Amino acid sequence: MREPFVNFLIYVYCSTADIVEGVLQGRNGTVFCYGATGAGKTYTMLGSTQNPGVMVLALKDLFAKLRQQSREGDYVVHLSYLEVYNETVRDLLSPGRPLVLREDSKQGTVAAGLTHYRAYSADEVMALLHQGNQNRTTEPTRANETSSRSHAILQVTVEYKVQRDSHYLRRTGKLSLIDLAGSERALATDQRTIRSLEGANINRSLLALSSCINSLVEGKRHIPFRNSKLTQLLKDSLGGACQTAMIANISPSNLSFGETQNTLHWADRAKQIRTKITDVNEEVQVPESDSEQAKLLLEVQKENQQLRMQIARLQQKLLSIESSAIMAARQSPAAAAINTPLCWTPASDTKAIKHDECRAVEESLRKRIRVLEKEKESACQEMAVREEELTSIISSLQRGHSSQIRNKDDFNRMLYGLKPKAQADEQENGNNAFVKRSAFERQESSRSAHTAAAGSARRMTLGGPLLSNSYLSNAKSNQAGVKRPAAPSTPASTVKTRRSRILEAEENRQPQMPQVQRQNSGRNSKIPIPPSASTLPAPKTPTGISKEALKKRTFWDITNANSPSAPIGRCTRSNSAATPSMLLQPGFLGGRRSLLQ
Ligand SMILES: Nc1ncnc2c1ncn2[C@@H]1O[C@H](COP(=O)(O)OP(=O)(O)OP(=O)(O)O)[C@@H](O)[C@H]1O
Repeated sequence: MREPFVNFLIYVYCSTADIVEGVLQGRNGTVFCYGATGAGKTYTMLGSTQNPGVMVLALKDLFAKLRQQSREGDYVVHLSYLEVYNETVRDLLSPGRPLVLREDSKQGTVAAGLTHYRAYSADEVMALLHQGNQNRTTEPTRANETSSRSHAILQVTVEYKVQRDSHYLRRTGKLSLIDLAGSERALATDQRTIRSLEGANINRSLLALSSCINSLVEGKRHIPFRNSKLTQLLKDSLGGACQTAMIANISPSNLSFGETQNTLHWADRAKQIRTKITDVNEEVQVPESDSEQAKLLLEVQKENQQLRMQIARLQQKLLSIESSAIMAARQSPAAAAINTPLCWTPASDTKAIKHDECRAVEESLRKRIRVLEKEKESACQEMAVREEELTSIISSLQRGHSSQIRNKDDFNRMLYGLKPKAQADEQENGNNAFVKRSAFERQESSRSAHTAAAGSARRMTLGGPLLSNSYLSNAKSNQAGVKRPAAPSTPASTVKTRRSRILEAEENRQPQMPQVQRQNSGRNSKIPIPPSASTLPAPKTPTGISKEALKKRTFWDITNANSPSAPIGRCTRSNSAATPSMLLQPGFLGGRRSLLQ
């Protein structure tokens, strides 16, 4: 493959530069390449003479920064280079017997007996790296002529002194640069025994790495680091207090489609791993002379006091936040939902407090928004249902109202001896005259039957004089089974206006009022005969209402409860229940009941 003119590995190194900076701050960092065989992992890590790889660039950068930051070049860099081949750990800088992995409480997993070389410059490191690569196991396969058959781990430990105020700090950081062996299919490499065994071991260790990534992403308590030597060595890098970058190498060939997909899948999974970075590896450097030690002690005590004051201030601030949260909770339940988590925020760390506060507020706001949206939806649905119900009620009321008005109108017309409006209209139009007359007769006969059955008092109070003698006699004859001749039709031009008829009725009614009062006493009495003026007993009614007051009554007073003649003119509820009255006339009661009540 031809090498590119521009070293693209410089861009790849950008992912590692931050980790190198972290190592100088006293943290641990890991960079590893993952991908199929022949995808360019070793090239990415080592590069070539013209195009140095990530390992070379990182070490150069590290030394350059160390020189800048450390005091008077007081730094120590140790280097170790090992490989994991067929599940055995081997030292690449001083090859020999396989190494045993041990757990150390301070350093984590360490390979017992591994050589740590001290390096003073980047060039020296390059030389050691080249030496180690010479010892690394590589074999030609069908996929790659210089295929790495092992996982190579370069560990650089940095210790240096930095000055803070008047005292010195010793910082320690560890950088691990790992070139993994490529995942491979048996057919893609070789069928030979040793190569297939190597391939099986490589795949097994990579599978163990995948299951560790899975467990870390899923947040399981047990992470199977012990399943392979590789995962044992990467324990700190994957799950510990460490900054880790994974470089996914993929081949542009379409033959490597499956491997490319697999690599991208694991890279995506590894991206989701979240580790907790603890405090940096930093210690105070104790001076040798007594006076300097005393000075350092005073400074440390002063710093302690300042830190205590800072803690007290933070606790006070936390208390005020809690009290305001409680106040807000008392004022509104929504605010309570938002502020309650603040009450339980631990006071240990300022940053953690702020972060937790923000998260709690955001979470509670989201919850509140969801609840409000649900409430809004249900309220809208209820409103829609209620609107439908009200619309149907309004339409039914409108229908009832119009029919009542029509009935009332018809009744008024009949009181004046006119035909119902519908019939009159039809007659005017000259359509179906016979049918209309029959209907009128039927209505009139039923009405006269009711009238005859009603008490005389009621008849009179409901405007006895308004009912003409002929109308009443017709009613009587109808009750006896005698058919009354059809009422003559009135031409529209000769129909009197309502006002003039009311006035006429009033004039006719006035002299008969005393007679009306006398007739009130009896029930089912016959139709009253109008008395002469001389036979009138007294100008006052039995109920004590003056004649003048009665004179003022019009037809419309029969429905007016506030009229002075209401006790006489109104049909009381008890009466109406006992006796059929004018109020029971068709089309009357329905329209008047509500008014009378
Ligand atoms: N970006 C590149 N530019 C030029 N040559 C490259 C590049 N990447 C890879 N190569 C060449 O491709 C070949 C295979 O690359 P390399 O050995 O790095 O693959 P690998 O992923 O490490 O394979 P394995 O897992 O088998 O060790 C090498 O000869 C290498 O020089």
